Amino acid sequence: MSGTTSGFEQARKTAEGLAYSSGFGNEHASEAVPGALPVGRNSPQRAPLGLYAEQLSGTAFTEPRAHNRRSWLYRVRPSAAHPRFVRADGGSLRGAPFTETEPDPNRLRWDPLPDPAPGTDFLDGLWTLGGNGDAARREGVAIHLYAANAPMERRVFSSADGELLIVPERGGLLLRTEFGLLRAEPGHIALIPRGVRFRVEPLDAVVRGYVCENMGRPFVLPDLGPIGANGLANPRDFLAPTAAYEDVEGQVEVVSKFCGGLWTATYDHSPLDVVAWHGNLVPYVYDLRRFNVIGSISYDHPDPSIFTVLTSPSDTPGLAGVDFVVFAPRWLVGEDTFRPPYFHRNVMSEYMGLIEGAYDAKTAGPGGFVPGGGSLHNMMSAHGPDRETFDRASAAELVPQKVDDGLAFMFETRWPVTLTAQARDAGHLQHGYDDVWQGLERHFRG
Ligand SMILES: O=C(O)Cc1cc(O)ccc1O
Ligand SMILES: [Fe+2]
Repeated sequence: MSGTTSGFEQARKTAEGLAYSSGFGNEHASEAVPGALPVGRNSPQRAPLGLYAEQLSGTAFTEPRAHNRRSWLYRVRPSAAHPRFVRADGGSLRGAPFTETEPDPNRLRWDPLPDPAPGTDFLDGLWTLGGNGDAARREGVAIHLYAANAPMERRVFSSADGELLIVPERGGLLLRTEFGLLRAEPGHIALIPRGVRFRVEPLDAVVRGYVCENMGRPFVLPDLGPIGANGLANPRDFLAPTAAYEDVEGQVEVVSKFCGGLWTATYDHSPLDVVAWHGNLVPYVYDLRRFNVIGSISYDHPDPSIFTVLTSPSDTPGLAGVDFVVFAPRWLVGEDTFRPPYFHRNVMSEYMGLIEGAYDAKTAGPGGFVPGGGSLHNMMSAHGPDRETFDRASAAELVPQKVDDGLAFMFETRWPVTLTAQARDAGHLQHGYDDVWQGLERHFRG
């Protein structure tokens, strides 16, 4: 698409061979038309090629340089040129604060979302499970799932409430953003910063996955401490788009999520009209299979913080608003060790999803923890290996073992997750989840 205009009719083949710019938190620069980026300044008296210069700030102007995120966009029309937004029905999408239900200490698990009705696009297909915090205070998370089978046609979406971490579980997505195109397949994650407009085209007949809407501070890579200068998610594996724009006149519906509600305005052009940009506030994709898994090579099962891909820090050092954690293929070699996740009660609240295969603490199969499903273990709720896993792992011969039959993840958040009414009453909520811990017999020989 570089160097040319493009319309909505752009063929899917544009998704192949996308050009990316690599790195995390660094400065990127990209122009779809040579000469579109001003040299030596951000806002010249007249921006090149008759473009409008516009800054997008993801952090306060004055935040420390190490945390500061902003980009400069050079666009056909300034974002300010738009009509009035009016309130729209959010469908199955909900926002914080979550007040529809009473916080529930029970351990809960869901099967995948039912198949979407024909003609469901990504935005219509968003279904909120629950969350915490308050969008107006810029803190907390909302946990959504999506199931879609149609492209977003002549409409774009953005969330002013938070950045959107998209975790595809089934089918690929082509994300057309203000910064250019990203492709995300199952096993990848995609991140759309707060306020960035985008639309989604499914690359398969049905697409499905999870979304963590992080209303707190933008996700960063965790510090590595004694691990050293490398490891976990390496910065160079994060890929930002290169500039690509739509020079499209005609009606486009622009939907914005603001303080939990959806608002819509009909523009007379596509706002995905950024011809060049530079900065460190960017959408990106990351292949979770690139994660460098670090673990114990002696004994004991380390806490899963060792699997943190991205963390959204809070004001308290070491306490995340939300962590995104991946359970990627790895070797287990611990001696005299119960190798699966241990029994525990956690002050943090854990929502888990499964991208493929099985998870080593849970029995796979129908009615279990299945791809596209999810579990919620809220603050202090007791959980851990199910009975079958406990029996198996307690008796296993402790030879080196490769755990490579699945890809699971966790959104681990500082506050309990309050469900939406639709998640509490869902037909795909499993009943009898507690039973997986029944029959854990006493073995005490005191
Ligand atoms: O509950 C879970 O399965 C997630 C988890 C995994 C692990 O390895 C240790 C603790 C933990 O909460
Ligand atoms: Fe846990």
